[in-house]
Amino acid sequence: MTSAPRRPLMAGNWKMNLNHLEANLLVQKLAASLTEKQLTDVETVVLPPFTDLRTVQTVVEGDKLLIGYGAQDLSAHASGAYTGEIAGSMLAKLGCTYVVIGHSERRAYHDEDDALVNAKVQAALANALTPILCVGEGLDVREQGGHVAHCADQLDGALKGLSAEQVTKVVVAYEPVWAIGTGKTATPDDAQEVCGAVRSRLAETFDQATADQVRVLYGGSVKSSNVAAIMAQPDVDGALVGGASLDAEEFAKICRFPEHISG
Ligand SMILES: O=C[C@H](O)COP(=O)(O)O
Repeated sequence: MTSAPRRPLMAGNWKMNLNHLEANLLVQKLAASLTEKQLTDVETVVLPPFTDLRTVQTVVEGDKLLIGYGAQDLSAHASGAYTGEIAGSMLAKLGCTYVVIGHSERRAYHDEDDALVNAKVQAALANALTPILCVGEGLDVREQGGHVAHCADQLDGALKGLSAEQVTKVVVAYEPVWAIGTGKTATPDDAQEVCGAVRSRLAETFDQATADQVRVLYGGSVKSSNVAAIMAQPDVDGALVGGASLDAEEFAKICRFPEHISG
């Protein structure tokens, strides 16, 4: 039995940019730049800071926009005395459907390790949020040729204890740290090598049908000028876009990537 084709996903990670007023404008501009068909063909998602989420919910629900949204992190805990943390249930209540987990910036600046990433993946799934699980190697690992093994290890750690059925609900984003915000994009072959290896690892650990359902994104200096070549790779199902997602027209162009492919 062949599985259904994976729907492309373009997710804009705004990081710590844009206040709620700017968020409102960007989401409206983005929606106006894409047709209903484009938004149906390519799932389009924004990932604003926590403080923007209520505003994004209001505009998306009020105008019935075909744009999804989510958060950039969540707590591993369900509730309680965890000052500064945000629970998955709070995100779900705001209509979030996605949450980024294990971004390299959280791993590097907040010491998030695989065990914490795993706990956060479980917390997301417990609240019906789709984790966008980030894996990726630094330059030193890449230069030593250890990138595939490194990403496979991060994947194993993050998915520990999950059932195959739970794994089908996860999106994996391969983000080589050396390509994030540097303008230095991985080549389409580099992206395919690791995205393909992620899928193979999922097939080994779970089964091929599960691996075939999981969407694997590439992230790292994706722009409208390079998205088509990256999306042409068989195991790349979308992109996690940072800087370029802060400009509505540029992000819309990225979401319109099938047009660039068909010329
Ligand atoms: O989450 C997004 C990535 O970190 C990529 O960021 P970038 O597109 O600014 O390189």
